Amino acid sequence: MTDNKTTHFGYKTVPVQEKAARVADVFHSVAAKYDLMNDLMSGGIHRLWKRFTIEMSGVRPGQRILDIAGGTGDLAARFARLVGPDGEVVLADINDSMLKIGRDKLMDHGVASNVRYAQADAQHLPFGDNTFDCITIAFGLRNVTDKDLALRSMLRVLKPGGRLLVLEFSKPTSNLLGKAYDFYSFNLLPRMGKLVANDAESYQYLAESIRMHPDQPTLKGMMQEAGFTNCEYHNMTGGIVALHRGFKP
Ligand SMILES: C[S@@+](CC[C@H](N)C(=O)[O-])C[C@H]1O[C@@H](n2cnc3c(N)ncnc32)[C@H](O)[C@@H]1O
Repeated sequence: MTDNKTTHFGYKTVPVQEKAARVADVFHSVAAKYDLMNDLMSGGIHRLWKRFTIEMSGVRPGQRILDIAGGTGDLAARFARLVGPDGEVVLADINDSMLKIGRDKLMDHGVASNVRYAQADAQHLPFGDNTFDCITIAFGLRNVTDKDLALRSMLRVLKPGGRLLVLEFSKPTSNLLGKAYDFYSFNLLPRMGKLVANDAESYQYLAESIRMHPDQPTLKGMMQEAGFTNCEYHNMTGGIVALHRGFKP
């Protein structure tokens, strides 16, 4: 946040109370084409980023998992299989359009009995203290208005010893890759969005919001500040994406 009254929405400065509605418009607009666009934009690599997230989660049968900003349910579906019938996965998202696509997809894939759905804001999680063994937020934190508040809320609902995994776009580690990635993001991505989803603006927001998101060391510092311990991050695809992990003491 830039000060008490304004924040950023991509490169725009907007009143704090407006950001959530603008983010909601983006995800209502892209929901139906979200999975297709993910595969097209990343050439399918987002599946590998998510697979690594699952590996780093250490999730075991019987555990309770919260996937916040879970959208169309890619991580929740994998967690549901890992925790088995004695475990539970909560797929939570602030946006009912995304949540509905996620619920339909999981049901189509035969994943149902151990998954619950919640329309929830990452900043004010409607769960009791010390509820979950693991929380994931994939490509979601970038969109949250007050990230520090969200991190504290996640810490509260994690069990002691539980872990948070934040999968998010981050800062490329090489200048050359950064330049190529900028060209792709600001020239090709909005055109792809226009062509496939008839929505260039949402994909322009995507590119801008990535640039406004805290880089790897800054996010690690925010997690430590919120109260997480043993915080670390792993760059993937040259830092285009990073997975941060921290534990509740
Ligand atoms: C880019 S999608 C990511 C979906 C999914 N996690 C994935 O990796 O494919 C971002 C999601 O964050 C959700 N979101 C944005 N702000 C949120 C908030 N404050 N609390 C919870 N979810 C939020 C959006 O509705 C959207 O579904």
